[in-house]
Amino acid sequence: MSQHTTIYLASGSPRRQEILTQLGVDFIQIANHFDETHLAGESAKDYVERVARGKALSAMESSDYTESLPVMGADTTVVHQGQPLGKPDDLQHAEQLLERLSGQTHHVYSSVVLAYGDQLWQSTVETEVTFAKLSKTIIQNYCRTNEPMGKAGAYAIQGLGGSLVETINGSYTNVVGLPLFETRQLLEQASIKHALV
Ligand SMILES: Cc1cn([C@H]2C[C@H](O)[C@@H](COP(=O)(O)OP(=O)(O)OP(=O)(O)O)O2)c(=O)[nH]c1=O
Repeated sequence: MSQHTTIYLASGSPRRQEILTQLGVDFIQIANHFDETHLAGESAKDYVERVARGKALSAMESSDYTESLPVMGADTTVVHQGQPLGKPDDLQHAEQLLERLSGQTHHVYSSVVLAYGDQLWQSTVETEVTFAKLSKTIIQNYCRTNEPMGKAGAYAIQGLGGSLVETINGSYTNVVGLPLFETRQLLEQASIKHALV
């Protein structure tokens, strides 16, 4: 693969954009409209990997893909007792998700994909997160900030949600949505080295 200074980022997530900026990678944001419905019987790992691939590949087929550049897509899901917990539908759902995570250990999976031509590189990372026991008042006050909306598992570790977390084991940026170390490795594997600082 020849070298490129710029990639497409098939993500509307501001967190992913920030992490990619942190890596010194130039990118053009491109929309993805991939259906993120979880398939019955699909493992959490298979799910994030399929959706991350789908986001990158569907963006590649869209009319916004006008330059022949690599496309990055990513997906994050929170998994509790084997069940993927996606983004909350509304504040009531956010409260239910946080009640479920209260005092419990869960896992966060993020998968990142780089696609170019018929080549595809993919890395999936798992982080263990343990929540403090949360009172109903803490959950309600947190949900009132609106921060849980748009976040897998209804919390943002990079925001006020970080104060709900007792311990984490593994990559922090993986929880935020794009594992910094593994994304750098992926870019290196794909020989886009000169786009890195
Ligand atoms: C657990 C957790 C998730 N999140 C976010 C990361 C992701 O943006 C989101 C999970 O949803 P995703 O479907 O992975 O991503 P997205 O819909 O926000 O963006 P796009 O598909 O356009 O790339 O949850 C945090 O910001 N902080 C956290 O602590």
